[in-house]
Amino acid sequence: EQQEKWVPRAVNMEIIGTYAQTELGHGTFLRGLETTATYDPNTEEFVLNSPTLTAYKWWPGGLAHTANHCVVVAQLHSKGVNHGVHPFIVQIRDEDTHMPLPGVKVGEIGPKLSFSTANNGFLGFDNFRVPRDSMLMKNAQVLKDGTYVKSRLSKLTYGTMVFIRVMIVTDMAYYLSVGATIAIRYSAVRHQSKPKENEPEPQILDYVTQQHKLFIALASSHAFRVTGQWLWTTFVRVNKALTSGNADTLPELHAVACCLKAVTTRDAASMVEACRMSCGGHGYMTSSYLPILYGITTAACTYEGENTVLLLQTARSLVKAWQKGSKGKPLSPTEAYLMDKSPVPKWENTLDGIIAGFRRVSAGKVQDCVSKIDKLVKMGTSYEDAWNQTSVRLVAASEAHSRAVILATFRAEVSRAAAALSPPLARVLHQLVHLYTVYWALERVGDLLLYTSIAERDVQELQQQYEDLLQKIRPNTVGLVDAFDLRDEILNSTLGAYDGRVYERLMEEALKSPLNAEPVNQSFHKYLKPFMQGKL
Ligand SMILES: CCCCCCCCCC/C=C\CCCC(=O)SCCNC(=O)CCNC(=O)[C@H](O)C(C)(C)COP(=O)(O)OP(=O)(O)OC[C@H]1O[C@@H](n2cnc3c(N)ncnc32)[C@H](O)[C@@H]1OP(=O)(O)O
Ligand SMILES: Cc1cc2nc3c(=O)[nH]c(=O)nc-3n(C[C@H](O)[C@H](O)[C@H](O)COP(=O)(O)OP(=O)(O)OC[C@H]3O[C@@H](n4cnc5c(N)ncnc54)[C@H](O)[C@@H]3O)c2cc1C
Repeated sequence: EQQEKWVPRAVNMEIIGTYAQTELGHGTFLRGLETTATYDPNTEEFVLNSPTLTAYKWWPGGLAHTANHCVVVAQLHSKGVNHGVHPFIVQIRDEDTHMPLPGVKVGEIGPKLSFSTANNGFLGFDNFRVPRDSMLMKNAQVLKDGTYVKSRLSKLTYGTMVFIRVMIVTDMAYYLSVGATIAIRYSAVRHQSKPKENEPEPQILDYVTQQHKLFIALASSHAFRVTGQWLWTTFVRVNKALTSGNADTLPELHAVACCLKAVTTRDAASMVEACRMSCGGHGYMTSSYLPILYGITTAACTYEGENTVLLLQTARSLVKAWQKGSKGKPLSPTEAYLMDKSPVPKWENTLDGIIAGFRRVSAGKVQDCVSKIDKLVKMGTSYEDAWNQTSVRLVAASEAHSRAVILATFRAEVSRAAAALSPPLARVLHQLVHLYTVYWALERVGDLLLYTSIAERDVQELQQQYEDLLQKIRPNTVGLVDAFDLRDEILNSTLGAYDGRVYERLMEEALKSPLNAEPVNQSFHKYLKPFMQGKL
């Protein structure tokens, strides 16, 4: 019924909405949100209030001057009892005049690192009344007399966030494809230095260090696209089960969505930054689009769940799985490897060997965390303090788990798809899987030395494998980014345009600056000249 009322109006854009959950005082700790929605059975309304400055909603995208409705997450009070945070759909602006409604204070939060078009806003309520059916009642309900009907699973309120986290993984694949396209095309056009006096300046794409900076971004885009597809399929399956009242698989989805969102956003932000830096000064130009792209990707490390907090959520699940598995209980498919108690096998420098190695690292780290927590608790430390003192290791265990999931999914999905591909295309995709896997083995070689039987000669061989792969991938690099098929209008980059006219585009963009409208800018007459004449 509520969906019939709101969804059609949202689909045809009569309703422009946003998700107003975060407040000035709380973004992570949702149970600490201060906005209140108090039920008045006499009028069958909720009264929304922002009791403190820190209760003001702060950050919601589009809230400042665009949205006329929003989903407000507030502490639900009825019959004198606080039932915790619940979502409400609330009209905040007049649909004709767009004026804020009486009792609503709304506005712009000010300049940010990037995301300048997101119109993030603040929102406060002063005894603002909304009808009872403003409470989104799919999970919990408040009856006309104020009786609260509990949801069968309180965490279903958090479901929106799981959905967005799932989507963000695929978003990161896209952003990395943009960064890799810009930086690799520019690296094919840019010639610099003279390593061989009797030869012309080479393309910077031929410097192996440039390949090391860029090819991982290209491979990661494919790895995250494939993992994002797998995660979406998992989300659809879990959501279908939830619809029929079965929430058994939700905890696993929450855990894997948390760590994949955290790891893919962190990798995307750092690799887009590497793409920017690999383009030298021109990568620092706004017209290259790389600084804007960095601003967008780094924001994802914070929004929809701050990365550390999400990695700790996954760690919570891994520790619980370890404790469950140690009692012989079955584990979820993504965590089942934690109970592999077989002896550490002889190391193999193969994809399967490396994937197995990352699973050993994750299981080893989780076991170390459990042991440390148990030891601290036995010494009289509270569980909460023991958890906090172990939290650096817990985050590392989560990251290792996430990497094992990405490596295994990337390899399995490309192997499955390869049968339907032409041999040359299958070969190139396998090279990207190989590069991605060996790159991360070398990045985390310390962990592999701690938890597997990898030896020095294996590491030397992996380094050589990696450098050979850079050489093999080089001839196909421009073709691989062209295959993302990103139009110039989408790339929006002087460095990444398909025609490679970088220098002409840089100059064309520069000449558009208002500061170039006249040869002598007014600042000379207002400031420089008086200063030079000692008059300032
Ligand atoms: C249509 C296409 C869309 C594409 C979109 C792509 C993105 C586009 C760009 C968007 C740009 C900006 C959007 C950004 C929007 C936002 O940022 S919205 C705000 C996001 N905010 C958060 O994510 C808050 C993070 N905090 C939390 O989730 C919770 O506070 C936290 C889980 C950290 C702690 O909550 P507690 O209630 O204290 O929970 P715990 O005690 O830790 O755990 C209790 C149990 O509940 C389980 N749990 C927690 N969360 C979930 C969940 N989401 N789903 C399922 N289960 C959950 C947890 O595992 C515990 O279970 P256990 O007790 O261990 O069994
Ligand atoms: C571009 C952008 C768009 C956004 N859009 C929206 C939106 O549309 N709607 C919305 O509701 N919100 C939105 N947000 C807000 C976003 O969801 C929050 O900023 C995010 O959830 C983090 O919360 P916080 O800012 O309170 O950070 P905090 O939680 O205060 O984090 C600060 C530090 O504290 C640490 N920390 C916090 N809790 C713990 C813990 N338990 N253990 C260990 N460390 C901890 C964090 O790791 C971090 O290092 C947006 C934010 C950004 C940047």
